[in-house]
Amino acid sequence: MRFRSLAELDAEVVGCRACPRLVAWREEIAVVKRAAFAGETYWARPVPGFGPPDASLAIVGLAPSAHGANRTGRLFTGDPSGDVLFKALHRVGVASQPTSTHIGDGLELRGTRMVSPVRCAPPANKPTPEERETCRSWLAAELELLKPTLKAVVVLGAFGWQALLPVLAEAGWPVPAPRPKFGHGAELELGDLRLFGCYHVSQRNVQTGRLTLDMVCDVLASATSAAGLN
Ligand SMILES: O=c1cc[nH]c(=O)[nH]1
Repeated sequence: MRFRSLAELDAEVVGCRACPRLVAWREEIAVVKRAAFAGETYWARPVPGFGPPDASLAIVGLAPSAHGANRTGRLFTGDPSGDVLFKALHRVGVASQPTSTHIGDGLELRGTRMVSPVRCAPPANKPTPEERETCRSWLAAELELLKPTLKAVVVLGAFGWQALLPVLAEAGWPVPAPRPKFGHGAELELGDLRLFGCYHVSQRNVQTGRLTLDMVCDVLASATSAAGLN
C-alpha cells in the first residue's frame, strides 16, 4: 500500500496539482472570492477526507464547492449542501453538532468519514470524466485504508456512485456486473459492505423538493445501523 495511514494520505493529497483546469479554477476563485467572504483567505487546494481513520461508515460526495470546502478546507463545510447534510448527520447521532462552518468550530464525526471522489472544486460543480479518473487513485487509497473497519457507505448522487463502484470492485468487494444503477434508496450488499444511494444534498435538489431532510435522515439511519453506529 502506498500510504501507511490516512494522515499520510491527507498530507499528500493537499499538494496534488494533477489537473490543470482544476488547479486554475480553485486558485482563481480564491482571488476573485464571493463578496460575503472577501475578508477570508481561501483554502484553494485539494480537500482531504474528514472524520476518524477507523470509521465504519463513509459518506461519498462529489467534489468540493467553490466557496464552501474550497474556502474552508473541510468537505461540505460552509456551503448549503453541508447545511442539510450536517443537520441530518447530527439528527442520526454521528455529528457532534448540526452545523459546520469552519475548521476549529468544534465539529466531530463519530465513526463516519466523508470522502470526495474529486478533491478540487470544479467549474460549475462538474468534474470531467478525465478529472474523475485522475483523482481515482486518491479515492482508491482512502478506501483501502478504511477497509479494515468499513461496513457501510452512503453515496450522494450518481457521480459518486459511478466513481465508487469500479474502485470497490478493484479493491476486492464483490460488485455485480453489470453494475447496479444509482437511485435514491438503492441498496447493495457487497459481501460485508452495505452501499446506500441517496440523492445529492445539493441546494437544487433541496430547493426543488426532490430531496428533503427526512429523506436524507432515512437513508442515514439505515446506513448508521448497518455500520453499527446506533
Ligand atoms: O459533494 C460535495 C458537495 C458540496 N461540497 C462538498 O464538499 N462536497
